Amino acid sequence: MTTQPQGEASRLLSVRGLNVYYGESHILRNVDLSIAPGQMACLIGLNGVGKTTLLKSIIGLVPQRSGCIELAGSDCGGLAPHRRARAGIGYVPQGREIIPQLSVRENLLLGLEALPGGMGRHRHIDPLVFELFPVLEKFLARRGGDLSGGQQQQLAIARALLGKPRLLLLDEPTEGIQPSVVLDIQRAVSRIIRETGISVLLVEHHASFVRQSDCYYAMQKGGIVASGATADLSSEMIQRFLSV
Ligand SMILES: Nc1ncnc2c1ncn2[C@@H]1O[C@H](COP(=O)(O)OP(=O)(O)OP(=O)(O)O)[C@@H](O)[C@H]1O
Repeated sequence: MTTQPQGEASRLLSVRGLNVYYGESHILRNVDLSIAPGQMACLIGLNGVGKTTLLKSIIGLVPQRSGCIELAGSDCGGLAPHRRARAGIGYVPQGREIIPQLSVRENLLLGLEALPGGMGRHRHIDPLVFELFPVLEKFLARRGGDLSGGQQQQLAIARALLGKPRLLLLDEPTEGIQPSVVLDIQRAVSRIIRETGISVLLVEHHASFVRQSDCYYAMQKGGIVASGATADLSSEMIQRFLSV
């Protein structure tokens, strides 16, 4: 564990000089990115530029070749994914990864594994997730695999929240989901940030959801090529970096 240099102490997540390879393919190139507590950052870029790889590197599913990933000033780059989850990083993967044979309730309980002591010590489902996503309470006994895509996405976000993360990584949460549920998810993410104060790093193709973020990072060919306040993100930039 190392401590961040002065001036970066207010950052919840700080990624510096990150390089990641798949075999000999250089995928992430000197990526720098940071997120303040309670802030929502959005990662935009066309298909295949490395957005998912960056989220997987932050949670530890893909090893880094060089660079630094710090959560609240502590270097977590050498930790296994489950240790990063316990350190406060929640991850909602692209495709949701709900366990289809388990019930909604059992899928939710899996999220408690990220708390100290894990599921052995914790069995309580925070009612906030049912306030955010009422459909989950209604379908608690239903098999995860029998939910619609939008309901599975809500379940995946709720499961990650039950681990009480300080940082939530969301990889294309509205992909392939009907428009009414897209709005439900957008509203829920706003409320999560407002009520829990956690930070969010979102990969997203819906411009309206991108507009909800405080700041953006635009990726091209594995590198960050532009960043700033989302309020300053022009329609031309949206056109260039979102496949809309
Ligand atoms: N397991 C893997 N092995 C080898 N190459 C991979 C692997 N996963 C992804 N890649 C390659 O790494 C590059 C970045 O992929 P990544 O999925 O991170 O992009 P992305 O920006 O998230 O794209 P999308 O928007 O389509 O999800 C792509 O060229 C992809 O083909």
